[in-house]
Amino acid sequence: MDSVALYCTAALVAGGIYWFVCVLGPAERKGKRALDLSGGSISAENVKDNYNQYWSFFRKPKEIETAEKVPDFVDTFYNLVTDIYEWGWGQSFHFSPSLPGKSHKDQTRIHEEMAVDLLKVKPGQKILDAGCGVGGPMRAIAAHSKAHVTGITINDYQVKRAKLHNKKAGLDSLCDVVCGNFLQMPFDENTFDGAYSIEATCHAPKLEEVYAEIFRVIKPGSMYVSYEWVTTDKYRDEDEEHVEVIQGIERGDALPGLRRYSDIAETARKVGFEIVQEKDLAKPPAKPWWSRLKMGRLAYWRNHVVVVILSAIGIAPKGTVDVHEMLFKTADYLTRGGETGIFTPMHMILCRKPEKASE
Ligand SMILES: C=C(CC[C@@H](C)[C@H]1CC[C@H]2C3=CC[C@H]4[C@H](C)[C@@H](O)CC[C@]4(C)[C@H]3CC[C@]12C)C(C)C
Ligand SMILES: C[S@@+](CC[C@H](N)C(=O)[O-])C[C@H]1O[C@@H](n2cnc3c(N)ncnc32)[C@H](O)[C@@H]1O
Repeated sequence: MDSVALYCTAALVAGGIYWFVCVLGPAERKGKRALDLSGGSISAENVKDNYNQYWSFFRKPKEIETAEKVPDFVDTFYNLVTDIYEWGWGQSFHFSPSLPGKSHKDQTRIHEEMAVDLLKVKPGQKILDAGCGVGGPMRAIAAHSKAHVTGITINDYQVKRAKLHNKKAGLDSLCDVVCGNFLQMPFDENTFDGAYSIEATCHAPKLEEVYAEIFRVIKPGSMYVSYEWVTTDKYRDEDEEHVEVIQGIERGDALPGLRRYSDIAETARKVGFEIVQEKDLAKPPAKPWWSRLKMGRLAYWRNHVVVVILSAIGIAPKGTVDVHEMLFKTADYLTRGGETGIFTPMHMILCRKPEKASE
């Protein structure tokens, strides 16, 4: 090969790698770039160890003995996955029913706006987002309702990301983010005019504790809406496939045991709420929420190759490949959960804190 051919081949290979990583890399247009993948607040050299610790804690979620340790491991989980989620999914870390003819972005926004519409809050009122992630829902909700949203997340890396996004979106005057545990919130009682949680309270070892905290911090007469991850009436404990799918979802999503759909209203009542409405938003005529996961399969393979290359050349932390592989498998379990109908990530419950405390 003469030097011109060699030069052209090298240029082509370099261009190909650049295109693969930098052009194809960002799966979501406004998400993170593959080149920026990190372990959140965990330093690069500790990512692999933290992944191993997470994996040994959550491998058998039903056998988790010390509930007190769950929030710490959930925090580790979000250090490991936050950048990958943003890169491959966007700034809203939840599912939405498919809406024919609408983009993923619009489907996501509509699902978020529905939550705040149910709360019936007025512009300027204060609402709480319990488990806010990097704030995708918070920004859509603040822009739509003009209410002031305070988000809380256990993960300080997400707080940094959310604040950055709020500023970039020009919504930092309507959106606040604090780092804390939603099982013991740093807010006075009767602070908020409403509250919502989107696919977040499933991380609480005891649902009663987080519902009681939300009940405490919202004003009498105000509403709380939650989109819950639950097993449906189709789930059977004695069916091996059902058990395998649900365990797969739990261990790949840092869940200390999924709850049954019937536990949700019971728990809300127990802490003092009145139930206004309860509905599985995934039920027909809603179109499958898991179709976005299925459609993405080709992109996941490409992402896998990108992550392997970036880890090998030392740009992404070692351990990123393991985390990505775990998510890859989780996507499959979630799809199976949706297709069999044994699992839903959008069991909606709308509750009211009574005007007067019951005797
Ligand atoms: C509510 C929770 C998170 C729900 C979803 C936002 C995430 C659940 C599974 C995630 C993903 C799976 C596959 C990844 C893929 C392999 C990668 O290349 C790009 C990112 C994924 C698509 C990733 C994105 C976020 C999820 C869909 C839980 C944790 C309670
Ligand atoms: C799947 S994400 C959903 C984020 C956001 N609601 C959204 O839809 O984009 C779950 C969120 O719950 C938060 N979370 C989990 N356990 C928590 C806890 N004990 N205290 C506070 N936040 C918690 C996580 O940090 C994460 O931000």
